[in-house]
Order: sequence, then C-alpha cells, then structure tokens
Amino acid sequence: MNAFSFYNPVKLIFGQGQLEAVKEELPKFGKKVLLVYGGGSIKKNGLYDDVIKTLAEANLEVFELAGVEPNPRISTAKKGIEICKTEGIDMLLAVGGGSVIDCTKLIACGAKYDGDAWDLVSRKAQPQEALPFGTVLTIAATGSEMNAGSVITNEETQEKYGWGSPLSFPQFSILDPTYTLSVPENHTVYGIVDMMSHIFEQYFNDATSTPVQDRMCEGVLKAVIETAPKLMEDLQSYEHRETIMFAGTMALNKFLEMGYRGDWGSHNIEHAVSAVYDIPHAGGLAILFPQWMRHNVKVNPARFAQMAVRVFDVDSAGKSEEEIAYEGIDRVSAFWTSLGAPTRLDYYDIDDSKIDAMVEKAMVYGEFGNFAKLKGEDVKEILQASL
Ligand SMILES: NC(=O)c1ccc[n+]([C@@H]2O[C@H](COP(=O)([O-])OP(=O)(O)OC[C@H]3O[C@@H](n4cnc5c(N)ncnc54)[C@H](O)[C@@H]3O)[C@@H](O)[C@H]2O)c1
Repeated sequence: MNAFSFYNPVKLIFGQGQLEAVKEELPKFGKKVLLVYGGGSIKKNGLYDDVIKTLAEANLEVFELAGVEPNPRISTAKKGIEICKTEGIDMLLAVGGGSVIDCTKLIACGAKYDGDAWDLVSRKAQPQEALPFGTVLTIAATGSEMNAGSVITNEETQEKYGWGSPLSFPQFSILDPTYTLSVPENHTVYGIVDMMSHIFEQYFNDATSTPVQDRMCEGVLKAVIETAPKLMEDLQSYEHRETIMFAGTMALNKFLEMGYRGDWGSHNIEHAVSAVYDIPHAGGLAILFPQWMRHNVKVNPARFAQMAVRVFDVDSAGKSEEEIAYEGIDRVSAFWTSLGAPTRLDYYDIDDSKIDAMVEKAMVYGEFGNFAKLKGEDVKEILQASL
C-alpha cells in the first residue's frame, strides 16, 4: 500500500434523538450562530422547528441563510459570508445535505478571508483561518458531513470545482436517520449512487497489496447493495435509512482511502457536465461512471474482475479477466437502473452540442485521474458513449 498520514477531526454523533447534542457542542464556540439551510424540506419534515427550539434552549442568537440550492452557488455562499462579517457570527450550523454543508464550508472559510471567496474554490488562495461549524445531516449521500471537501458552482462562468482545506472539516456532525425518512425516492436513489461511486473512486487505484482496504470497500458496497432495494420498497424504514446513512458517511470520510490514492476522474467529468447543465450530481455519476469503467478496463482488468466477483458475485468459471470485468460493470449499471437511476445523458436532454465545452471544463487543470490518466480525447469518448 502507499504511505499515508490520516487526519479526521470530525466528532460524529449518530442515532435517534441526537439533535440534543447541539446544545452541548455549539455553545463551545460562542453566542451568535448562522443557521444555513436549503429550499425548505426541513420546514416540511419538522426539523427546522426542532433545530430552532434546540438553539433557543442553548441560549444562542440565531441568524439565518435559507435557500442554498442543490449544486450550491458562489453567490449564495457570498451572501452567507456577508452576514458573518456584518453580524460578527461566531459559528455556523448547516442543516441539510451535501449542498448545504458544502456551502457552509465556504462561508466558514470565506468569513475569515478578505478577498473574493471564489479564490478559495479556484485554488488561487488557501484558507488561513475559518469559523467553526457543525452539521445536522438530512440526506445520506456525499459524506460531506465527515470530510473537508466542498463543491461549489460559479453560475456566471459555468464552473464547478471541488476544493478543501484542513480548516473545512466540520467540528461535529449529527446524524439522526429519522430526519432522512422524508427524502423522496429520486434523491434516495441519487444518494445511493453517490456513495457507491465514492467507493469505486477509491477502489480503482494504483496501489498494490491492500487487502484490508479492499475488503472494507467491498464490505460497504455489499451492505449498500443488500440494503438499497429493501429501502426502495419501504422508504419509511428507519433500519434501512440508518444503514444507508452510515454507509454514506463511511464511503467518504477517507477511512477507506488510507493507503490508496483514489482515481476521482469520474467526479471531475461529472462536475464539468453539471457545471454546464445543472443536473443532480449523482444522476450524472450513474451515467458516466460505468462508461469510465468500460473505457478503462484495460488499465487493470484484474481489479475490475475482483470487484465483479467479490461485490456482484459474478461467476468467473471459464471466463477471461476482461469478460468478468465487463460483466461486473454491466452489473453496476443494471443495479443502478433497477433502483431507478438514469443511464444516458439524454435523460437530462443533453446532446452532443456542448461536448467540447464540457471537455474544456474537465481539462482545466490538465490531465487527471490516478488509476487512469485521462486526456481531453478520453473525456470526449466517455461523454460520447454516455449520450
Ligand atoms: N463534499 C463532498 O465530499 C461532496 C461529495 C460528493 C458530492 N458533493 C456535492 O454535494 C451536492 C449534492 O449533495 P446531496 O447529494 O447531499 O444532495 P443535496 O444536498 O443537493 O439535496 C438534494 C435534494 O434533496 C432534498 N433533501 C435533502 N434532505 C431532505 C430531506 N430530509 N427530506 C426531503 N428532501 C430533502 C434537498 O432539498 C435537495 O432538493 C452536489 O453539489 C455535489 O457536487 C459533495
């Protein structure tokens, strides 16, 4: 395996009734809290009222930034930064999914940065200081609740990039599966695709001799594959929501990536697509990731074959490694389709008219991918195969 150092300071507080922990955790950082949330799902499912009540019981002064969009925008983060600066905010509480949490990460760092917050996303500047923040997660998907990553869209320039810093880890994250019971069917599916994609990104790497990491990845994938269809049958199952929520966090809190160097190429391509078309992140991944796999089987057929056999129980008897690999990739696609995920970009009315723009955006930092280095022509082929 690769040499590595591991750092993850997030206090994870998991289970029913854990919202109460806000009262203990937040006052450590001060008095004035900026509550950040999205389009109103937390008002419908009662979480907003529960949070406001809890913050009042903790005697905190509450300011609000509502309306963070899915694929959060730089303009919204700037509104939050402005509130922090003018009101002297001490700490933030993100209540929502990856979009709200990612936006909060930028607000926390931007509030302590004098320049344009886009500098932090475009890596022109590194945060030197940040406000502390906690999260209350409402949807199982990104792992943002326990990592330092954030993905922000610049709607004017149609750019969408991931960034992160040791200062953008949440101080704590509260995960009560009860609050995910209201996640609608389509976003439940997207979340499942997202967490599985995160594991695949890490699993396809160039390290050798990683049996512990491999089994951990395969184990989480298998648990998701076993649970997801049961959850789709019964979206109100606390037990299945709990499993999927824990899986989403484990899929991208970087525990699985110790000793690996993940690929992350499919995410880069998806960010280019959703920068141009504003589609759901995991909807894009469900289409693009199997095509990335097919494009790269030859890089290491044994790796794909291992995934096929161990995760999808592909029968290997009498087949070549490549045959097993392709069968495994077909199973990935079929599994996501069985849950209701899209398979082609035309599902989102995306045709070939803006392929070159998407390739250009994907290539902005040059060739990418650690398992398979992708050039512009590779990205174009993957996009064309996905239409
Ligand atoms: N930081 C990371 O590590 C990371 C990783 C992957 C993706 N991302 C980014 O995260 C964003 C996607 O985040 P996400 O997948 O968590 O989804 P999201 O936060 O965008 O939420 C998706 C939708 O679900 C709704 N929703 C959320 N919780 C709900 C609930 N309890 N009940 C009903 N509706 C609810 C939201 O209102 C929204 O419409 C994208 O911008 C993506 O690029 C970040």
